[in-house]
Amino acid sequence: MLLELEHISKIYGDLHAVDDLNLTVPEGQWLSIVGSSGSGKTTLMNIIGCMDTPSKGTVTLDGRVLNDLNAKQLADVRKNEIGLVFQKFHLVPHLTALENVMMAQYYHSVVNADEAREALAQVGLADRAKHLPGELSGGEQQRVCIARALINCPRLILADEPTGNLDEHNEQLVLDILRKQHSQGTTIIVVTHDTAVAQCSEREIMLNHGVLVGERWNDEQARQRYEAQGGLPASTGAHLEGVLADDQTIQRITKQ
Ligand SMILES: Nc1ncnc2c1ncn2[C@@H]1O[C@H](COP(=O)(O)OP(=O)(O)OP(=O)(O)O)[C@@H](O)[C@H]1O
Repeated sequence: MLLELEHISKIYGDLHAVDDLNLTVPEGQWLSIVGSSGSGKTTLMNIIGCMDTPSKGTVTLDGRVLNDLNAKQLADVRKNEIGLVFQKFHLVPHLTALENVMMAQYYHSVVNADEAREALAQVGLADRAKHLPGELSGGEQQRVCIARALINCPRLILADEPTGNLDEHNEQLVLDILRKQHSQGTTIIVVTHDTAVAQCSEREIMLNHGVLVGERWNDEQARQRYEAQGGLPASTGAHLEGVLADDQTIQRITKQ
């Protein structure tokens, strides 16, 4: 498995933002994390993306236990293995689209304007390379953000509400880019409120108040591949009022 979460919790005082979650994700899977506002999606994404550490539990990425790594090593994992796409684009306002993409290369000490131009072309923005973020539409800024995430050929793309600010046309453009990456074998994990976006993924897990409350497969073949690899359903040791959160319950929720 590319990613293994074992009994992950993130606790703030009395609040369990993520509560005792077990989840495995094989290389090449497209997973969505869904749930209402405050259900713990971003917290979980930040833990997977080495931007936060769990209060309890173990995260293993490509065989490396992240809990054992220091801040520099975690930054290296983030830089080398992960492409991050945010709803709030986090582009540097005084740099052009091309320079923003090259920033990601800069952290790898290999800056190549042709590759950055190619990444922009991949997201349909070859003719916007010299524009500043303020001169681009929201959809275009999001695509620059995706080009920046793709430039170092990450094994894992983590996208937090990647279509959250976009109209339907731009949402489709972004989903097409994700589909293409997925078809090339990249693992994708998307946090989304949007059912249509979640349905594009092979598998969905649902959180409620930090607790796993369901899992659904949208692609039966992907499910069979996962199970043939020994993949288990996501599970939790935590309980949410009204939900008996054992594997059987999750299976039952999944079938509803
Ligand atoms: N640094 C923090 N300190 C205290 N509580 C936090 C912190 N970060 C998140 N939380 C709380 O943890 C819970 C989960 O937050 P999180 O941002 O993961 O939810 P979410 O599902 O991503 O929500 P949204 O869809 O609104 O972005 C929320 O109740 C939030 O207030």
